[in-house]
Amino acid sequence: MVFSSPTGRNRQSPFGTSDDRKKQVPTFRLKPKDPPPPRMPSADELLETAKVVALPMRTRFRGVTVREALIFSGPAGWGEFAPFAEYDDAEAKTWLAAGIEAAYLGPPAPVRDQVPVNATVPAVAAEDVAALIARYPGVDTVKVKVAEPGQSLDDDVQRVAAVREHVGNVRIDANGGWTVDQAIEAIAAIGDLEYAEQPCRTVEELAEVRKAVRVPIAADESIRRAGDPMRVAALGAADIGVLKVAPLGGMRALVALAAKLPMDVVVSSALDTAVGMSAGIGAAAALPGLHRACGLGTGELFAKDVASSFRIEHGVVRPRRVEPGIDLPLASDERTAWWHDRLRRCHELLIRR
Ligand SMILES: O=C(O)CCC(=O)C1=CC=C[C@@H](O)[C@@H]1C(=O)O
Ligand SMILES: [Mg+2]
Repeated sequence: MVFSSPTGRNRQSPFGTSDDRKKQVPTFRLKPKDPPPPRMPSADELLETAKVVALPMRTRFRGVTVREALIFSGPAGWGEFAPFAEYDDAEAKTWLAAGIEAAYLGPPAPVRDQVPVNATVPAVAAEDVAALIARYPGVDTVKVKVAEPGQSLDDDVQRVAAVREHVGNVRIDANGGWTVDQAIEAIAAIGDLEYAEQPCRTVEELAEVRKAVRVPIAADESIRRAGDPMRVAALGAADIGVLKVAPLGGMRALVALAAKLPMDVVVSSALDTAVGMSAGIGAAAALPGLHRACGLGTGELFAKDVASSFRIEHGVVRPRRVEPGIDLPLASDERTAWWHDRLRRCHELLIRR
C-alpha cells in the first residue's frame, strides 16, 4: 500500500514494504473497520516528541540490567522503538514500523477485553523464585528461563522444581542455548511441561528435537529473527508460535501472521516498556483465537517503567492506552544521541523503495 509523505511523494508503507514481502513477513492490510492509512512521519517529526529512557531492571534478564528505549507520540498515542542494542539496522527497522503503527494508527479492533498472562522467571537461583512469582497475582502459568550461559542443567532443574511448588503449568525458554542432544537430555531431566521454547538455534534442530520428545516445542527466534517465519510450519518444527509485535513490524502484522500459522500462538513482550506493552496487549486482544497465557507481564521485571505498569489481576491484564509520566528515567545525552541516530538510519531504510 502507499501513503502520503511530507514531501508529497508517495512511498511504500513501513507496514508492508517490498523488502518485507521478500522476507514473507505479513504485510499491513486495511480491513473495512480500520481507520485510513497513516501518513509516514518524517524522522524529524518522530524525534520532536521522542524521549529516550533507561529503565532499571529488578533482576538481570537476557543479560540486560538497564533497558533502554525510545518512545514518541503521534495522533493515535505513543509508540516505542527499542530493538536490543546488538541488533543491526536491517533487523531494527521493523521495530520502528511497529512504533509508528502504534503512534499513528493505534491498535486493531479488539475481540476481547482481557488477556491472560504468564509470570516470567529469569535465570535466578531457586530460592529467589517465590518472590518473583508473588508479583503475578492469580497467574497459573510460569515461563522459566533455562540454558543460561555459565549455569548447569542442575540449576535449571532446581529452578523449575521451585516454580512447580507454586503453579502447575510450566513452560521453559532456552533461547536456542542447547544442541539437539542437550535439549533432549534437558527436557527429559526437567519433566512435564506445557512447552519448551526455542530449545535450539535453527529450525532444522527444532524439528529434530520435536520428533524426539513428547513435550510440545515453541518457536520464538525461529519466527521473529527468521527471513521466512512460515518455515517452522513447513518443516514441522513447532507446535506453538511465540509472536512479538516489535520484531514482526506491528500489531496488524502479528495478527496476520497468527492467521497464517497452523499452530497455537502466544503473544509475548520483547522486554517492552509500558508503551510497547500496550501494543502487545492490543495485538493479543485482537486475535480471534487465543488459547494460552501470553508473556505480557514483563513490566514486573522493571524497577521503574515509563507509566504505571499493566496491573495483573486474577492472572489477566486489560488493554489500554498508555500516557508516559513526567518523571521519566531519561538516558544520558550520549545514549540519547545514539538512539536518535539509530532511529534516523532505520527510518531511512523504511522509506527507501
Ligand atoms: O515470554 C515471556 O514470558 C516474557 C518475554 C521474554 O521471555 C523475552 C522477552 C525479550 C527477549 C527474550 O529473550 C525473551 C524471549 O526469548 O522470549
Ligand atoms: Mg523466547
